[in-house]
Amino acid sequence: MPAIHGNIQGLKPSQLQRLEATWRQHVRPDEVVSPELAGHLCALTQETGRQVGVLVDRRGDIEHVIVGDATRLDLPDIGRMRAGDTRLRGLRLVHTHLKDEPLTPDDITDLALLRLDLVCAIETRPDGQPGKVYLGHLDPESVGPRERFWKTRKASGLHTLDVDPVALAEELEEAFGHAIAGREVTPQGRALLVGVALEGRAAAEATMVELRELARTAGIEVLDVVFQSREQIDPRFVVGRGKLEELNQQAMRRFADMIIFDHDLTPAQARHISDHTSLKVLDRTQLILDIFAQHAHSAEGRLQVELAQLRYRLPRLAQRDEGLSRLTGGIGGRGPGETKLEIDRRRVRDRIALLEKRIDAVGASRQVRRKQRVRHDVPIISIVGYTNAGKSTLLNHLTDSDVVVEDKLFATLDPSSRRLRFPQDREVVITDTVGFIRALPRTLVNAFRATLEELEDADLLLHVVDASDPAYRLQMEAVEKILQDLGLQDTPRLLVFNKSDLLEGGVEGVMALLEAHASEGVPISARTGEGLTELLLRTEELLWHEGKALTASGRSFQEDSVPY
Ligand SMILES: Nc1nc2c(ncn2[C@@H]2O[C@H](COP(=O)(O)OP(=O)(O)OP(=O)(O)O)[C@@H](O)[C@H]2O)c(=O)[nH]1
Ligand SMILES: [Mg+2]
Repeated sequence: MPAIHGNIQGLKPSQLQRLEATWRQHVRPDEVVSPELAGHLCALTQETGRQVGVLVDRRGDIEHVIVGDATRLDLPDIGRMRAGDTRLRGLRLVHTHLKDEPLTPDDITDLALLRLDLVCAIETRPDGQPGKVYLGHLDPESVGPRERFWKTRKASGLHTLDVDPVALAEELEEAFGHAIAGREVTPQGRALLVGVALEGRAAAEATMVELRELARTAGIEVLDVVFQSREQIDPRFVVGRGKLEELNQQAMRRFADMIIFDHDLTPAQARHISDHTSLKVLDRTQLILDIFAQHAHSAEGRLQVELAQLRYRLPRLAQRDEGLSRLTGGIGGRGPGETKLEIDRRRVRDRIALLEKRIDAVGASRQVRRKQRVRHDVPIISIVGYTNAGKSTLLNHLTDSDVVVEDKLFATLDPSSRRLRFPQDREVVITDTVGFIRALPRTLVNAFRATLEELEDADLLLHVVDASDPAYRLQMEAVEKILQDLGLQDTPRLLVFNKSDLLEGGVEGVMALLEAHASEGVPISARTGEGLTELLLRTEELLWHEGKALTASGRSFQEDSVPY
């Protein structure tokens, strides 16, 4: 016989015995609760002053017996439902209330979170007999995010309650199946995005557009975007406790399997939030790391991403099992008393050390290649810019190559270098690199340091901006900031306003705008090729200014030097 769940402290032995007897009750499949069971639960409630409930399966067998306090029941952990599953739990909650009251917010939370077939609350009358009955079930027809997602029914007593719980549950499941069938299948899951508006809603919404793009790139379907305006981040849950509960319910109702925070979570926050929800909890950095992991193809790229992921995970690992000390002492020569957590942590650290060594080795051969290039005295142009700005498209167009171009963030992770020949037989090496993003995770910057170091050799940075993006100014600032962090503020650069074809007046329109604002920059369309001639002219001017190149590295190449 399974144990009674919940608050049994202080109960008399006779009361415990009668609670145990609950296991022997059975309910007909076509009734929500039998009169005997209702009478039994109400009598216990009358005597103990506590809510008493049972979880009943579709055959009518009792699976759990639960005791709460005067106002609520804490249900046992019955595990998570599989993501995207349109079924209900196959269990209904039948429990008592101490007085005549409708379903409480806690009842609704249980209904939604555990995806119960049904929640039933029975009034305990002052004489200890069952009184009014309140039912609630999920509503497959509710669609709007802020719409009520459950339906309730009320009966004056058990005898007037005319509900076949199994038939109802099957009907609901069919309706949920239809509701979800029309949707696109997303392999990586469905998410709710959560943002905290600290500096007003407009700013939060702008960054949320980007989070949405990141999610889309990662193959995640975004079900809804939720904001909370706050003065500051909640130290435990980022958003307020009530908001979290609301999110939780919404996630359940809409078959979401994760929430993604636009705010980076501390290890402790991540833990608190996942303790309070039944969902996978991600933050922006993790999402970016996942995308990098999906897009890393070269050996070096993979090493770098794994390193970044492990560095991100290490402090979280340390948080997770605090207080839990499972002894595994003595195995494989490890000292006795070492906890599983310590072993995990050490494994991760060992792996990190190994990855660092390997990356160093790859970095060394990269250095050799770099030196060779430098020795040849060919100017190097690096294309930098926000992710998805069109850097690879530009490289392809200029050099007739076929670097992968995609309408995804971080399509390029591995740098590619190509030769580019100017008129008068001048030649340069032009490189395309990983895109930047606002608040680029530090673990990634560090892991990609080797790749980014190549930028130090650049004699000219082409900073490509997606001029068609409403957030282009913020993106430019983010790129400038990262360039500064990399110590590249003194490298000559040229602003390139790309995707001009998407703007009114095309390249000429943008040119006029730039002139009107006395702003520097060359408008182009890397897609159509418009403006590229002008771009090459400006590039040439900058590199071979007065017959000599201006180089950040102090190198110089003569106008007539013969490359390679
Ligand atoms: N309309 C238009 N689309 C462009 C232009 N240049 C690039 N794109 C599109 O923008 C998207 C991103 O282009 P990419 O060249 O992959 O951008 P990227 O900067 O290399 O991006 P990451 O490598 O992901 O950081 C693709 O869908 C391109 O087709 C342009 O001039 N006009
Ligand atoms: Mg690219």
